[in-house]
Amino acid sequence: MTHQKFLQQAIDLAVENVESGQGGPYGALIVKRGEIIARSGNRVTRRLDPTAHAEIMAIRLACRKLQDFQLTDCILYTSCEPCPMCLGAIYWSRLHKVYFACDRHDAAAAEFDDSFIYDELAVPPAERRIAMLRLDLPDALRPFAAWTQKGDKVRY
Ligand SMILES: Nc1ccnc(=O)[nH]1
Repeated sequence: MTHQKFLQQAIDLAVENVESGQGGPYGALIVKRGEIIARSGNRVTRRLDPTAHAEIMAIRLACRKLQDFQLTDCILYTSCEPCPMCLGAIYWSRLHKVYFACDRHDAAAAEFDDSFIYDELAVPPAERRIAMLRLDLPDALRPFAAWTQKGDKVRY
């Protein structure tokens, strides 16, 4: 199947998601070597989970299916450009490529404004809309010291 056809399915999923009342107007699928291995619509309101974006749900389902914490060789098709949270998840999951249909500006026009979060990345943490305040505790580096010393760790 072509990239266009997979992406069309993500759009159809997003429309169905709205019509069935499952959540926001977003749909995503993950394809490995031409085979769809996961698909989901947005589930934020249904699951009472602000992280349940379509892309995150599809990544979770794909990882469970592959029994892996990485999605190397997988392609994500999403009805809309991923938000910064999903962008992070895309990098952490090592997806190979992403195709999207509409973009952050289209989302903003529909009152889903996540484009400002991109701008927040460049703002110093303490000056962000949600202040992120560093407290200088003596134990701050202990977790990394424990990790560095651990011999049998599973790296990711
Ligand atoms: N790109 C997205 C933005 C918001 N919600 C989603 O599920 N997906």
